[in-house]
Amino acid sequence: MLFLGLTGSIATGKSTVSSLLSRPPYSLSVIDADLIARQVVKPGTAGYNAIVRHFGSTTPDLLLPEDGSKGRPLNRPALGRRVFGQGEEREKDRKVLNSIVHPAVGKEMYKQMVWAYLKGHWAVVLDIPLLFESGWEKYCGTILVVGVTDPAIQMKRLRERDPHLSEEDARNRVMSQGDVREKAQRCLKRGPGRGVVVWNDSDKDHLKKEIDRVMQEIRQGSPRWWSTLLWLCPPLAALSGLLSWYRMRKVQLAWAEEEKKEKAKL
Ligand SMILES: CC(C)(COP(=O)(O)OP(=O)(O)OC[C@H]1O[C@@H](n2cnc3c(N)ncnc32)[C@H](O)[C@@H]1O)[C@@H](O)C(=O)NCCC(=O)NCCS
Ligand SMILES: Nc1ncnc2c1ncn2[C@@H]1O[C@H](COP(=O)(O)OP(=O)(O)OP(=O)(O)O)[C@@H](O)[C@H]1O
Repeated sequence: MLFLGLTGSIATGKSTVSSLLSRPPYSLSVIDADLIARQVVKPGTAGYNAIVRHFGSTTPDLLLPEDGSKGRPLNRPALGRRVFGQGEEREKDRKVLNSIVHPAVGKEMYKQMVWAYLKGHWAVVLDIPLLFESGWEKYCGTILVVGVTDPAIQMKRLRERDPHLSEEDARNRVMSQGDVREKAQRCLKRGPGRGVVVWNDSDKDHLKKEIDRVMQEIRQGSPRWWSTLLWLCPPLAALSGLLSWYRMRKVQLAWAEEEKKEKAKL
């Protein structure tokens, strides 16, 4: 089974692409890290308790009024204002929040990946906004980056979709993520069929055509008969997974090395 990583930057179109992939002719299952990240911080969970413990005393509007669930839900825009943006304090807070949420998300994702394999899918989409930042890239046989080259289009779409965000909130969110052009470069370093990039500056029809194009390329590199064989023979699946992991880890390490050299030059 192919783990198809889907990433990009905020409001570049990941959810739009994952919805295209989940419908015919692809009908792929999608494991959505954002959705899981919401589930693992619901009132009553260990994640929720840790967030309230750390951020509660310094964020007066952290909790919303009671809504009949196990406790007062998190006020996500308020928490977002604490962690998105630049500056030492925000970066520190973001790290703390990530260290609470990411391990819980990872655990749930592993479970869902095993389940998808058992169900015999030829591929499963791992929709992970912070795919490169979290190091999950090595688990993906192929990565699809969806990007927007013009930051003004990105901001416009973000503000139209989330009208509750002020211009500053929106800008802070965009700046909290790595440059999508760098993610695209990093993706292409994986080689043909293992890293594909779709630019989504134009309309949704164009996006659909681009998805059809890259899916053809991905299907050629990972045909259905191969997934069936892996499903029928779990030791072969484990071996193939390990090999892919090893190859992609090498690409990841080479990128980190290059980045270190670039920084040293400055
Ligand atoms: C700060 C929170 C509460 C804000 O919630 P809100 O509902 O307003 O935004 P939402 O979760 O829909 O995120 C919107 C987008 O922001 C980006 N984003 C989310 N978390 C982060 C982060 N830690 N760093 C950079 N970008 C992020 C993603 O592109 C995401 O799709 C929330 O984003 C959060 O809990 N983030 C930490 C967990 C995380 O990293 N999630 C991303 C997938 S694992
Ligand atoms: N090609 C397009 N033309 C016009 N609008 C688009 C296009 N692609 C996406 N959108 C719109 O832009 C907004 C952001 O897209 P989407 O929610 O898919 O991004 P995302 O990358 O999943 O965002 P996030 O990182 O916040 O989860 C949505 O309202 C979506 O309908």
